[in-house]
Amino acid sequence: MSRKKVLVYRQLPPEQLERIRREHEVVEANPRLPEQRRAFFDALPEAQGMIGSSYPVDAAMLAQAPRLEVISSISVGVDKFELDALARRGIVLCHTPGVLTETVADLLFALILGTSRRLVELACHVRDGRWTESVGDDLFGWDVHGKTLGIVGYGRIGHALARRAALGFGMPVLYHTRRPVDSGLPEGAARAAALDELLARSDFVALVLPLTPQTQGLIGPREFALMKPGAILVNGARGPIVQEEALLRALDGGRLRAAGLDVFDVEPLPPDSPLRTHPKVLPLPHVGSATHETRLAMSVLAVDNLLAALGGGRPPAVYRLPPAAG
Ligand SMILES: NC(=O)C1=CN([C@@H]2O[C@H](COP(=O)(O)OP(=O)(O)OC[C@H]3O[C@@H](n4cnc5c(N)ncnc54)[C@H](OP(=O)(O)O)[C@@H]3O)[C@@H](O)[C@H]2O)C=CC1
Ligand SMILES: O=CC(=O)O
Repeated sequence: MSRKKVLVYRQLPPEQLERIRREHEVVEANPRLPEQRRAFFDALPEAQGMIGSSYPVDAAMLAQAPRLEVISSISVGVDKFELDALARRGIVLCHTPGVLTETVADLLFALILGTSRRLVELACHVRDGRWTESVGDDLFGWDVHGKTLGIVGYGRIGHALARRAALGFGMPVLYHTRRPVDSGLPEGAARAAALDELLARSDFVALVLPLTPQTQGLIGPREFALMKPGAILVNGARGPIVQEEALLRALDGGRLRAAGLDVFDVEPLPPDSPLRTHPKVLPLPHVGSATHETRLAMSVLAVDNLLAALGGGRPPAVYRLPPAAG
């Protein structure tokens, strides 16, 4: 088999990089690093495969890569890719579903617990030396068990989050998708709901759906107004699904008790973003899948995808658009 040209645009574990090198020529260049940007764009004209994540790939970039056959994204979300442009060129897009599901659900549940039990605030209370007597009700949290969790987007991660909530914490679950889907839980533990009903009835609203033209700005002033006073929002999906200005107003106006955010409109979060230091926000640096085990599993799957596609085989995880919702 002929050796092809592969552009690696995010750091891979050495043994995964080595797997690619054994079969193909590799250029490593991360376009986010100013010192490597030039090398990235210089490599595009010859690249037949690309592997990486978190960098926008649009029609203009693809025009510079006329030989490209496959892009292997080290992520499950594919919102960084101009999907129409890839389809027009017949470029195969692979991603990493499944291997990160449980890890991301763990983190979303950590945000539910962290916001409601005020874990960061209380840890700072101890660290700052303010724990001089038993805490009073100004620092009490709110129960999680028994509260209603609304999950917007009920795919792999949504199901995994619902299992934790319903089976571990006795939380009634409401979920919302465009197409009917089974709850995967014992009878009565969860039910599907329209978005407005879910927002109105949930104590916690967790977002776990892809960023698409339909979901951009999905949660705005109207949706916050529908939410229960004192509800908590957890965004583990993508920042632009929530209108940040409206989120700030909902936090400042008291509609929301707190927000646990792993994702933002602009990442990394700009230093002047009010969300960075907002007392009601538990902000995380997009770490849903960031454990040693899961990031390794994602790299392995992404390399499997790349090598299979370049070798003319069937990659284990090709991204396919879901059928249009009825
Ligand atoms: N914070 C982090 O680090 C991570 C974030 N993510 C994010 O989580 C997302 C979900 O991942 P995963 O569970 O594996 O994906 P899945 O494809 O398994 O699930 C996506 C769900 O969203 C639903 N959905 C899609 N569009 C809409 C819509 N317009 N309205 C309501 N529901 C919708 C889908 O159902 P239907 O199509 O029927 O509507 C499906 O239930 C990823 O796309 C990514 O953005 C993923 C991993 C890590
Ligand atoms: O946000 C992470 C992903 O895998 O998608």
